[in-house]
Amino acid sequence: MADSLSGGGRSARLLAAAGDDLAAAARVRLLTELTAGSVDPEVYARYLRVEEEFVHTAARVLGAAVWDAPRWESTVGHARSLFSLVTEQREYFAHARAQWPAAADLSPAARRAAGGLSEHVLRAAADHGYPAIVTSMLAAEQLYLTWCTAATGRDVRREPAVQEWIELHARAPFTDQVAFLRAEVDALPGEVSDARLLDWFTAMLAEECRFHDAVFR
Ligand SMILES: Cc1ncc(C[n+]2csc(CCO)c2C)c(N)n1
Repeated sequence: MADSLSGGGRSARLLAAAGDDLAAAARVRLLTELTAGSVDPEVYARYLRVEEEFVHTAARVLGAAVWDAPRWESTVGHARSLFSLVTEQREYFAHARAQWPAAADLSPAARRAAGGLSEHVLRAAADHGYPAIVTSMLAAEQLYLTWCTAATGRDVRREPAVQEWIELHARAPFTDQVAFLRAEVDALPGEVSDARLLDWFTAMLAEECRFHDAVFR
């Protein structure tokens, strides 16, 4: 943990190498509009729908991380993250959908494009196991930490549901979850090369961009 905070480990090298991809993924239209408080209600309704499906995928992937966990501490960390998905995050969707003024009307093309993110991470988990799981999930979580932390620093009026979603990803327990994932990446065995980590990380970010663009289709 100290290493991940001081920035000297593998995850720090990975984040530095992927810095441009991370910045680009945080600048896509949906995240820019959520940050600016200007998102169309129908677009956010579609996002809520596909996002809730992705969070279910993330819960399944964390189940796989528990299965593959190399240490007790790894099991505990993933179980904590999984707990927050099935409690705090699941409740967010139930509440946000109930109060949101627009209906989610998803075209087949939008569904297909958004579904690619889940397909990608489930495939990576099945094919490459624990190292790909923690690296892919770090890409996904670091993206949300980055854009949501930047967004909370801006004095903008947003719909309460949007504001709440942003705040959820700029404070604990989410911030602890990201620090835990960084420590797991730091502890990966040396035979998994930095180049592979960068491939998994940037491939996940590319799918994140397609996912966030899907709600405009
Ligand atoms: C599209 C999309 N990408 C990343 C996140 C960030 N995130 C928050 S909780 C969680 C699962 C636990 O690792 C992840 C990946 C998200 N919510 N939706």
